Amino acid sequence: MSQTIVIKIGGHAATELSPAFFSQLHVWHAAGKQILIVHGGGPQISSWSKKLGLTVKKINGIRVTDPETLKVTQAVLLGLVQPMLCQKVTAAGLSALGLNATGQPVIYGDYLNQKLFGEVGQLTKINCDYISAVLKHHIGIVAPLAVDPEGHELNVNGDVAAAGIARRLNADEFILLTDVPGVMVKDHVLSRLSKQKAAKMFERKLITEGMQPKLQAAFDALQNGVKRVTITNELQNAGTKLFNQQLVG
Ligand SMILES: Nc1ncnc2c1ncn2[C@@H]1O[C@H](COP(=O)(O)OP(=O)(O)O)[C@@H](O)[C@H]1O
Ligand SMILES: CC(=O)N[C@@H](CCC(=O)OP(=O)(O)O)C(=O)O
Repeated sequence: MSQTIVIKIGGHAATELSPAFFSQLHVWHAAGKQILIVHGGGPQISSWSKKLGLTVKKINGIRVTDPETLKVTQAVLLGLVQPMLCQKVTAAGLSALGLNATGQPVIYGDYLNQKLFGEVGQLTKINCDYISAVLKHHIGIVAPLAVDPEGHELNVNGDVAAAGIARRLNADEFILLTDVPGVMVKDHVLSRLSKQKAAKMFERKLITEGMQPKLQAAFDALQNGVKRVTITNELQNAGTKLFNQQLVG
């Protein structure tokens, strides 16, 4: 069976993809690997919300999403970020397909905590058959929007969506491309990080903002069968590799 690689591309990283990124996609594609990109767009959503006079508020890295902010989120993810990524992948000579602008739902979800976060979803199921069919012929490009049982779209944190998809696809590799070279302590990038060490860093407030849901989601994927999980800013950089700590004795 061919290997599956899931790449989460943050909104900032999406605007700064290097030639080396596309070369690596070609290498994987030539080796018969299936590639799924899940993109964010947080900085773009914040910027457009501000332009439209909406309040930008996040709690522990999760956007508080009122109905107006949800509309901005949908417009930005499906009208700006996803087409930009599809265009870049296509321009690099690979076949890209944006999955949730039209057609079949890709991510199913329900409310995370409507009172606290508003129109924010948590993932309940993904459309594995559809994604698998697409990945046989294309690089799939997915936005983190979930459809609830009533057919409403909900805003899902991009890292949470990507990790949920990676684990349900039994991905061999899950790479989170972001705007920092890995998990950092002061100016130092940690080359490896266990969940236990991350928990200590959370307690000491060394992990804040968007790195909180990112690490929680990334460890969730690792503990649920994804073989390799890396947080980095460039595919060719080592970044931070997550590992399950072995209990000794
Ligand atoms: N210990 C840490 N190491 C690295 N980044 C951290 C850390 N703690 C908080 N962060 C913040 O997390 C951000 C990355 O998360 P986020 O902004 O959500 O990225 P993305 O849009 O790529 O998902 C960094 O830009 C940084 O400001
Ligand atoms: C609920 C929630 O927080 N959704 C995120 C979805 C986009 C995202 O995650 O973008 P990045 O990967 O660039 O941070 C948001 O509205 O910002």
